[in-house]
Amino acid sequence: MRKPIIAGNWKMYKTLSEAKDFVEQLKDKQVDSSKVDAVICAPAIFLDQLVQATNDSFVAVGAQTMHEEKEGAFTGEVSGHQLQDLGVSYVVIGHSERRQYFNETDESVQQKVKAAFENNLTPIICVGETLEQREQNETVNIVSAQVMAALEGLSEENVEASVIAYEPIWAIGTGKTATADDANEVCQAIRETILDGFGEEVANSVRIQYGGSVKPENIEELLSKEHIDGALVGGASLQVDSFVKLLEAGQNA
Ligand SMILES: O=C[C@H](O)COP(=O)(O)O
Repeated sequence: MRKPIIAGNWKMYKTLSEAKDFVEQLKDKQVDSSKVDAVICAPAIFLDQLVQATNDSFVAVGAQTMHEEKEGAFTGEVSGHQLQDLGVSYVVIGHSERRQYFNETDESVQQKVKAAFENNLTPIICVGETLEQREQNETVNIVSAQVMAALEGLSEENVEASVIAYEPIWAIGTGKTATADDANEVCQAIRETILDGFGEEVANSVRIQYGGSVKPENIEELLSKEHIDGALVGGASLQVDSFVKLLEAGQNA
């Protein structure tokens, strides 16, 4: 059985004091880390202090992106090597906002995923289709191609350790959620793509999240589906109470 993974993506929200306050409140909650993996993907400027603040707790810390090179003249960027040095465990790669606003491509996603593993970071690899692509029945083709591009050249062991986040772009921050059945169908297609490329054992082990307007009211149904192993959550991860409800749903799934 795959352990659910609930990751909050804070995007460009919170000040440092708000972030620390959130973590202090969260640490007091009863969450069983043997039943659910809890991750907070915070703005890069907080990562150092959040790693310290979450030390010895059930919460792991993730970054929201990284550069594929170890170091260099890349103004404003942060490398996997630097994230590892801070004690960060996860990194979101290829979020649709990065693809849309920062020109990330399947090729750069592939390089970043490879670099993440070279630095002992677990990538949360985001894939998803636009509304137009969905209306043209292109969802499975688009998403499968994104998955294969991101995983190309990885060892079976690394593919198995990857987390894939299926996030239909039209559902992000809009309040529109894919139905649990639709989301499950695409997650199943992702698993079948991985099965074709890397075999049954890998496909059965890799964890696939759904993301896009996930909240306490809809997470249980999403997690009840066979191929959905967790959630990548934006808005509903910003308040302690709702994030804890999401973690509890993961714990009980
Ligand atoms: O990374 C998270 C996703 O973009 C979903 O964001 P949302 O839960 O606010 O729709």
